[in-house]
Amino acid sequence: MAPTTPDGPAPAPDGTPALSVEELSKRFGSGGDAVRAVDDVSFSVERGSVVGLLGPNGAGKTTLIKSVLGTVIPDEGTVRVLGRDAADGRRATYANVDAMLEGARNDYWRLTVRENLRYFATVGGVAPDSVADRHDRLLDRLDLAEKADTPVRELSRGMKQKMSLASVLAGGAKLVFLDEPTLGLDVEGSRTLRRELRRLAEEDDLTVVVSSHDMRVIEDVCDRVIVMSAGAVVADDSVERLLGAVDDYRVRVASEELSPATIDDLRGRFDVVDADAGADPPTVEVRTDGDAAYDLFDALRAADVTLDRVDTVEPSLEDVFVRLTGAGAGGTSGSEPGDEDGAPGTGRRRATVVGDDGGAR
Ligand SMILES: Nc1ncnc2c1ncn2[C@@H]1O[C@H](COP(=O)(O)OP(=O)(O)OP(=O)(O)O)[C@@H](O)[C@H]1O
Repeated sequence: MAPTTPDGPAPAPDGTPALSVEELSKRFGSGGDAVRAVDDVSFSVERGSVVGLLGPNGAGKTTLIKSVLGTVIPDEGTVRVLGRDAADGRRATYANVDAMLEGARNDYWRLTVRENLRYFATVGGVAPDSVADRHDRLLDRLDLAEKADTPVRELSRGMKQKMSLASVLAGGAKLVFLDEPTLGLDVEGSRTLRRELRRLAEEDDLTVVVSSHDMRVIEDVCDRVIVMSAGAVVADDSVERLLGAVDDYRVRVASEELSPATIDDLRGRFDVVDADAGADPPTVEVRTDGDAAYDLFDALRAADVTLDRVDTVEPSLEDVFVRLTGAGAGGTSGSEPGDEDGAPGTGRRRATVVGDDGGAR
């Protein structure tokens, strides 16, 4: 048992992880029909960090989250929240944890925004007056201050979404799980929320575990990503290192002068992964490391092809995810066609290195 003080549990010593999961397993059903939803999972999450939890449908994410929240009782393993074994003191443990599942939370639509925050603070065991400043700050940061005295039912969908997040944070939980936090938000709303999540983690010592199929959310806000597949953790690393592990860089060139014969010739000499001689202008995409890219430019120059456009195509988190889990696009929604900062419909990241004038940059 954790030591207690007259005011309740002693604060966790510095360096204690916000969450520590050890050898956690949960099975549903029995015999041949049994499903190992979570299978011997271990990891810990540092305080003040934002961690992404990814996995295709059925990977075990929800079961894992619910095991931490205490709504699913694991078969084996331990969960510690701020050093406290969840099985030892459920009330004290769960005062520190809260969650928004499936992009929403049951806010009280007849109550105003501020009344909801006060209500959820009370439910979290906190006197609402003692956290009034925190509520003001949350409302400010999430652009809800003007709506503080508006009943929730009168808010737009995006604002209701932000309200859900504010109410999860209203009670002062130190560890929060957010499942699809940007669902229903427009581009600007999603950007605000991503920025504020990072700020809350950095300034308020909040630890966040985010589960989302939107890889931009994960890339933007997470220090680290845990990827689950079939109940097990298949990767646990920083976004940067996960991206670095996928050695799949490509160059895509476009030119009016790219004839079918030239494309055929390139196929014999390079790893051409995509070509469209009928496009306007025609394009060819080559898997390449740095040297092969120069060889490609030399070959095009020798064939008297002036480039209209060159894009480098870098692996995205979506590519990493697909490679690790074998999940197709059905497992994640990824970037939608026409996304502001993704390659159309592929989830890959493109950067233009030669503009329309054909000049090298
Ligand atoms: N109450 C339950 N009874 C029986 N099987 C269950 C139950 N809850 C989950 N499962 C099974 O456990 C496995 C993991 O499910 P879980 O909901 O944890 O996955 P997930 O990663 O959250 O998926 P999604 O992204 O679709 O929400 C699945 O095969 C699911 O069918």
